[in-house]
Amino acid sequence: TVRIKVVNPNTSAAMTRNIHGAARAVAAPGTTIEATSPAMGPASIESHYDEALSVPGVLTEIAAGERSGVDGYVLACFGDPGLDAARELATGPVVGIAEAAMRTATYLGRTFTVVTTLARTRGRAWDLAERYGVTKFCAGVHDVDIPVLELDQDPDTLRKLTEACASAIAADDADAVVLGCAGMADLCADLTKALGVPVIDGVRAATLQVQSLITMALATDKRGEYAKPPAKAYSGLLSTFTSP
Ligand SMILES: O=C(O)C[C@H]1NC(=O)NC1=O
Repeated sequence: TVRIKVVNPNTSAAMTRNIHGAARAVAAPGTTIEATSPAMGPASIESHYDEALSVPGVLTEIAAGERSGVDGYVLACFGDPGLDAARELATGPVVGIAEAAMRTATYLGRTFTVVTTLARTRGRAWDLAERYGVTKFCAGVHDVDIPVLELDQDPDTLRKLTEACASAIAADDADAVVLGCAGMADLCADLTKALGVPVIDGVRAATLQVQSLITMALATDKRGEYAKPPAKAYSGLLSTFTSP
């Protein structure tokens, strides 16, 4: 059986359930989907500070997955936190939802637009588009101005997000819209119906990307940059970390 571990880098169980549902919905029937949150970390990730503090927990989850024989990983936060470090620890493929969603959008049209949660996280999305070499496809990055943990609290979230996506598509004349938060995963179908353009949820895109890499027997290359980290001591709060 193929085992994919989907890591929600924040510690909010409701989001992990939302994320698990999206991954489970698209994974192959014979694939096991395990969705987890770290025990330590931010309740949500809405700043560089939150993102930095989420990485030790992400790496704890990856290390646990390696010990239990997980075949591949999804990082289910739009900042793709700890992606490169996770690839150093992992034997199998590691795919972040931002990378997967952006790359998926490039198959569907000339340009895509991104709609994220808070305006302050827009720069990060641009940084990731640059990192992934898709800046020329990214026509714009917008926000819905809803905090991450209010997405499933605010009764007007679907209306606000539909409006934000519609205006982003119009402003950018974009062919597709990328959802800039894992917490939007359960709204993808409704948004697709309302908008009439391709709406990409990175949780589904990343899960299927990991599934296909495993199906092709492709895994992270361990000879160079993503080789296991060199042995050394880690002290203080990090003393539970060992060199893998
Ligand atoms: O960066 C964002 O706004 C979204 C990002 N934060 C989070 O806790 N999960 C996410 O996908």
